[in-house]
Amino acid sequence: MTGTPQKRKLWRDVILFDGVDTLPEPMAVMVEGDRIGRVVPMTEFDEATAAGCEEMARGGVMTPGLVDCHTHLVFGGSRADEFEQRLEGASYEEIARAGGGILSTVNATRAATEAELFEAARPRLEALMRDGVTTVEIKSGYGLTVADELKMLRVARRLGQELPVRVVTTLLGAHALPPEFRDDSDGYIDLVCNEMIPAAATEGLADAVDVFCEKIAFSVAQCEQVFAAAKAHGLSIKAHAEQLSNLGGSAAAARFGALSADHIEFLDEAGVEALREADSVAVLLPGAFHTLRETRLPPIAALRAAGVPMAVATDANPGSSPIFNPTLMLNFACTLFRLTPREALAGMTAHGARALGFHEERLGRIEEGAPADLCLWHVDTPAALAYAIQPGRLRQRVFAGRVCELERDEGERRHV
Ligand SMILES: N=CN[C@@H](CCC(=O)O)C(=O)O
Ligand SMILES: [Zn+2]
Repeated sequence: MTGTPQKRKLWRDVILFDGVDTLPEPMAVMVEGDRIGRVVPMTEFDEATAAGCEEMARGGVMTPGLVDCHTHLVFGGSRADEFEQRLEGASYEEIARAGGGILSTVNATRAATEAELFEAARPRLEALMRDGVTTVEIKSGYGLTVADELKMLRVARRLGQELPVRVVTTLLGAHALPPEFRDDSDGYIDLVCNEMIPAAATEGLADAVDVFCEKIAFSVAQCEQVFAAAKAHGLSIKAHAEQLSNLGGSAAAARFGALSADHIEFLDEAGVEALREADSVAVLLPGAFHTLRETRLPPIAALRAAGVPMAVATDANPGSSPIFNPTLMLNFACTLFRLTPREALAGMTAHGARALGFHEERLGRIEEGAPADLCLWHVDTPAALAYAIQPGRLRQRVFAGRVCELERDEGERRHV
């Protein structure tokens, strides 16, 4: 962002969801530079403090900018054919075992140039931004060679440099076993630990490291090796775990102080307790649950009872969740997982930010001193964002204190 001095900005009479709850009375919000300045009830609002402020809007519902803490936005090709195979009865697991699924996206991603991947990912990210996203996590995981994983991460970094959105990058080298290592799973994990993680860390391309801990991917012991390497290089830890079975990947990740365990449909009591002890976030991905027509629900009541923060994300990817609408995920989190609208919204603001390690910065909150990432919506109450499934409700998107033009869909762009 370039540095013309910014006037203080003012929103008045807004109904505020502050990242945790909806406040009981209309509020005034002031922004100074890239931070939230003051947040006061209108009953205490003093016109003198508004002097010199630029008034941005009156009325409406304001939330923190949405945080989509789990996506796979950078990829080549499409998996529409696989969608049809699943409709004809093949399961996600069967398709993966037959060399399709993630590996089919690996082939297309390896064949694509960095520029092609950037051009393909950009409209996907713009779709998220048009629906309120100001922070997004983007994983690699469709390259599975050192060069191709770094290529994906460079594309993710460039998206964050060229678009007004905060991008957090995650190296997901341990996503699937590449064909050239078919009989040498441990050999591939050695490559991830000894070459991929060091290279991504040295080049500053990854903020975190993720794994897919599952029977069709990697064992708990292999994931622990990856966590140890990530830790040794100062990178945060995340895990795709307990999606299709209960291997104990979440508890293993928690033992390494993971920021989050994601999917977790098969998480048991011991896993819930491990996440609680480690202060890790449970990331719920209702888009994948819906697309794969899963039947096993994540243990919402146990997570709630234990006080484990629950985040909600799109998991936007070409296979298990080709979904680029964060507010639709608010609805799915309520209708499919029985979260309250308040919990769903906190899941895509304060808790989503915590799952990316931004808790201390108070990202995803609207309070004095927090980053000024905000959304103003065309709805009557914050809960209505989860209630209705309707595009085009975003009125203003504020990123780092600046009101951004809402990126328009140009129609000509290729979509998934
Ligand atoms: N579960 C593993 N990884 C992705 C799926 C990626 C894909 O199917 O391409 C997920 O989060 O759902
Ligand atoms: Zn994922």
